[in-house]
Amino acid sequence: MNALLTNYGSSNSSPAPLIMQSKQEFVATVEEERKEEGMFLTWEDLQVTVPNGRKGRKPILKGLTGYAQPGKLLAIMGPSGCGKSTLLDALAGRLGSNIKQTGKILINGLKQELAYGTSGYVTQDDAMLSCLTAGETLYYSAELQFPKSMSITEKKERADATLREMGLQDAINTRVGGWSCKGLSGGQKRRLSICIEILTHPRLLFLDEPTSGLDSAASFHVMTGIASLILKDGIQRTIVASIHQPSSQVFQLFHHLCLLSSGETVYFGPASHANQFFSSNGFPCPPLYNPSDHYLRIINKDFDQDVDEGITTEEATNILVSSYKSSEYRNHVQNEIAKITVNLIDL
Ligand SMILES: Nc1ncnc2c1ncn2[C@@H]1O[C@H](COP(=O)(O)OP(=O)(O)OP(=O)(O)O)[C@@H](O)[C@H]1O
Repeated sequence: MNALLTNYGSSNSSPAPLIMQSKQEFVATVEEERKEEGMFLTWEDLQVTVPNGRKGRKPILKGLTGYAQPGKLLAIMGPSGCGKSTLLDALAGRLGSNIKQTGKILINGLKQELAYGTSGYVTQDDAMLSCLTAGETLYYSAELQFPKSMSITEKKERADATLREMGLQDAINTRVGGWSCKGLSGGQKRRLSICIEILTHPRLLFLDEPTSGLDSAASFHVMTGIASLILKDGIQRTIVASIHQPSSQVFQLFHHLCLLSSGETVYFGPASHANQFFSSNGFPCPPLYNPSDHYLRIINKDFDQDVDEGITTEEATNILVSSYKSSEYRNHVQNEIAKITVNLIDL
């Protein structure tokens, strides 16, 4: 008999009792139960390579492992070119055709495609028509994204509610604008891009540098809006955002931190524990210093300077990468993934 055994269960729930079901029934049960809980995303030993002329292929992501869970905001940080956008693209299934990927990415513990409408992806560029107002932009988007069966009034209401969620109600009649005519500010444009992606209330949201080009006040405003989506209307959302150099206020909004350098994990764990990790490896954050400034200074290998007496950024990064591999944080990640992952065992 083709029966299946499971030990899945979220980090918050105890393992479900062992059950005997057909494979289809089993997968349907898991999908249904997980839908209630939200979206769990796990990745293990994720490797990504790109063509590198005659030299074969160049590794971009070198065996990354991690997870994102409902009700939490995961920030992906690291120096420019470390692979933040590539990781987001790989997780969202958006890598280009010339890019090769190996490793395991699971959604709700199962190998499956992201179903239409379950996820949103806010790219770095705000691709909108400059001649439309913020309201018109979102109404057209609603028209395209919602089913034909939904009334125009309902679509408009959903669009208005989403504009309010992102604090754009006062800019509803302002043109998006562009280089030829002034319109929305940079921060408002970013928020409108986010509105387009959250219109259908996806449970999984990817954001690539949502604060790029914004000053620290606007960044905080945008990130607070994003963080408020984590638990809205009784739904727990999973949010994964790549971010360059957050202010200390923005940093406090993150639940989990994935810190990368040259495609390797320097740290993956609670954002509030990163200081302790750096400190225990001999790189304490100076008092009154923005923690993210400190982390990025230590692990930016582009400018191989001394971070401490006689220790270069290259050496410091190697110390942290190797320390992380044998750390409790790394074990915790593996344990969490094991809890989330569904074991499909043919008996
Ligand atoms: N399709 C591709 N072909 C060749 N190289 C690529 C490709 N995609 C990414 N890369 C390279 O992979 C590395 C990581 O790129 P990625 O955009 O993921 O970095 P990032 O951390 O998001 O950088 P930034 O913060 O500057 O946006 C870079 O060196 C980039 O040039």
